[in-house]
Amino acid sequence: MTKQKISREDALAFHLEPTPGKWEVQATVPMTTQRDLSLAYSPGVAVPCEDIAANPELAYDYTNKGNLVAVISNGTAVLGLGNLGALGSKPVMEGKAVLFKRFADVNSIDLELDTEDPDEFINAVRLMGPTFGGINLEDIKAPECFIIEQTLKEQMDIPVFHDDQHGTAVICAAGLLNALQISGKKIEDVKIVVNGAGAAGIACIELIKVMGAKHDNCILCDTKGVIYQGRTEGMNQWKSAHAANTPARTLAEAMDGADVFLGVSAKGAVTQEMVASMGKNAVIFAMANPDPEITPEEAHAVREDVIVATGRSDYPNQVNNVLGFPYLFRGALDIHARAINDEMKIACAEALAKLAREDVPDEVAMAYGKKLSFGRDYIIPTPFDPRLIYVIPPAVAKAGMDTGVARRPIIDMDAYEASLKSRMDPTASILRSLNARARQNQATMIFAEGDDPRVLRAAVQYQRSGMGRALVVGREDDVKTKLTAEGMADAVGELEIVNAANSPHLAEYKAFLYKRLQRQGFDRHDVHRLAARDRHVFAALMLAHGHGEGLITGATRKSAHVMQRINMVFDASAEAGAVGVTALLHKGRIVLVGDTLVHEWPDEQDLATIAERSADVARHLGLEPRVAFVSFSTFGYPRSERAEKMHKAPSVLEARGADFEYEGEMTVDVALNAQAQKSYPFSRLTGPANILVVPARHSASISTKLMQEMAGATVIGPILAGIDESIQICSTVSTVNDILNMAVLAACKVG
Ligand SMILES: NC(=O)C1=CN([C@@H]2O[C@H](COP(=O)(O)OP(=O)(O)OC[C@H]3O[C@@H](n4cnc5c(N)ncnc54)[C@H](OP(=O)(O)O)[C@@H]3O)[C@@H](O)[C@H]2O)C=CC1
Ligand SMILES: CC(=O)C(=O)O
Ligand SMILES: [Mg+2]
Repeated sequence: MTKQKISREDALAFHLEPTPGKWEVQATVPMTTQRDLSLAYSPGVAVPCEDIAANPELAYDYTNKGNLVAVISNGTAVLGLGNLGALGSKPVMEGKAVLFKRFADVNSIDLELDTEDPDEFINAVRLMGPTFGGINLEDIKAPECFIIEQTLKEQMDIPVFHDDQHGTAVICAAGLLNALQISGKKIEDVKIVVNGAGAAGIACIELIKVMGAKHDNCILCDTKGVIYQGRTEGMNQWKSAHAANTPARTLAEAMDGADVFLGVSAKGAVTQEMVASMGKNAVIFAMANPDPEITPEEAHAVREDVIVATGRSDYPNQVNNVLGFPYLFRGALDIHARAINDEMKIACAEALAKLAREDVPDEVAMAYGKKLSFGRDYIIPTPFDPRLIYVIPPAVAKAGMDTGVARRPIIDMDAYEASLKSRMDPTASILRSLNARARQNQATMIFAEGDDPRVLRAAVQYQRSGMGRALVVGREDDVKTKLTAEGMADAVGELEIVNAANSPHLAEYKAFLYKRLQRQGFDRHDVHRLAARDRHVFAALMLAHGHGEGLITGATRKSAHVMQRINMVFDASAEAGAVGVTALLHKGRIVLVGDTLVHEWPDEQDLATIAERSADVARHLGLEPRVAFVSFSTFGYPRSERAEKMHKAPSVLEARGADFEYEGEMTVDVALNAQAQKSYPFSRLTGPANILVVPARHSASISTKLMQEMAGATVIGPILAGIDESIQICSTVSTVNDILNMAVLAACKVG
């Protein structure tokens, strides 16, 4: 896996933009009219209030309680960074809240409590109980975390779950089951060392003992070394319970001959000598965050046979509680659980372990840019595996129902699984898949407008995300000044800056251009000016000569101007078959609109071509194309000369033998709404369209910009399709992210 470089600036910019922090609150009901106000607030709100007071169970129906989890910390053990205080922990807690939403559609809010006193903490959380369907405790140090969790579990009637204890233990157990299977060892036989005797360490050792590990085979260590029977220094009752009868006193002594190392301690706690001393096919889970006890590179350098996992996403085998807490809570919330008990945790661990052993679907392989199969580098599912959401929560829910913690058992498990599938936003996986493909392709990307800070930042990100090389057309001093002004002085040396003055190919470029333009009124002097001074033309010439595999431009000049310049070097006109396709991503849907760039007023033949090119783009994005030719009329009503070409375009496609679904003409609501489509049973569309071919460029521009401005849709494109070269044209209002998205599309040769 290519390791992605994340700089301090990247991390801070990610948290600063587009708004400070990582999440915001959105209303789910209309709040527009007087009537809305009367229903949502006084007087209408009185009705559910009184009903809930009479029957508390109804809170799951009339409030957001049933899908709301609090992520609560006091910041005393923030990842492996130590006690950063309540406020210092907020980015992590906001992050966990976002992971809840992204991976399991659980609404979550972070709460940072400014106290190290367990009683104060317990009291604050207990009093908030009515608000939430569950409490996820996070990054609270041991031993206080044990008292806090245990007391809250006793006092509250909703799941209280300390993620660092049980989330970690569950994932660690799942990974360990599989790793031992690969190394051909049994849990009851192996010698295990757990380093870190805090929240995560104690929970991990307890769970693996429940799963069969022998007390006498396990050694627990902390900052003072081995926790042995009779040790008095730095002890507490939770450590004492696992004190070993062993002569070993240091971690190094404990690891000598061990089969398994589980690290939940701190960066760099393990040395290469320790790894070298371990048993054959040893298992090393270096789970400290953000930096592991030992890196996979360091471990493999001394022992090729070890199976290594870390808590990070940039190495194979990410043993991290992100694989657990979203799905444990999803399953628990869906049965209105009173608690998350051991059976639910074990069901989660077993389901995760089993999933990793199953054949990995192509969409996961596509998203990761490589085929994954059960083995040393794939012992646990990857966090972006789309199967997790519909495989793990049912296992958890079933265990909860079997053990009597469900207030509302699920009757139809198949329907539940289907409902879980529909919770996830398909657009996220499309974007992920494109990113992974771009990383795999390693395309050298030409960024034509190195005079624009947004372009420079996108180029740096392209390269730092491991997608390939970024070539920036610009002047060295200018790029340096602009990157420095953006706080990215460290990136100056990373980018390759190209311009006519330093290019050895200028003469070749000019000869090529002169040949193309000599009969269009351009003399050698004009051609020199274009090739040497116009960055759009120069960049296109680089691409034409294979001095880059994709081109990104259009962020500084209007697209018509840029297209005209590109057409000097390539045939990217309407006549040459070029088409612009814009992807609209909104509320879990993706709809392509064409032509948004090239054809001004297409006729029915052009419209059919636009449909074909759009279908190609859809397939590149992993969508099965379903085209609607849209207009203000549906299947001939109302009749109008202006709608005629939209009416005829399907017949053109029919004559061409198109191999995808298409239909028209129809209004946009009929195209996109399955219910409205029922009025036209003869229609060839089997469901809502995902490609809208519009009558003209003005309607394309109006509809896409309206979606962006009014609905807040994510707009990607126009994607230039139908030409051989990979060129993507941004817009003058493109953000850094938009430009990067276009580079990703160019790298994937979508178009
Ligand atoms: N991958 C994952 O999913 C997860 C990883 N973690 C990681 O585990 C680590 C511990 O977290 P957590 O249990 O919540 O924290 P706690 O503060 O509760 O416990 C930390 C424990 O680690 C021990 N420790 C610290 N440094 C060392 C060291 N150099 N050598 C040996 N032991 C050491 C401490 O020893 P002492 O008792 O002597 O102070 C203590 O027992 C963190 O790095 C965290 O990021 C945690 C949860 C999930
Ligand atoms: C992953 C996690 O929860 C931690 O490192 O604390
Ligand atoms: Mg944590």
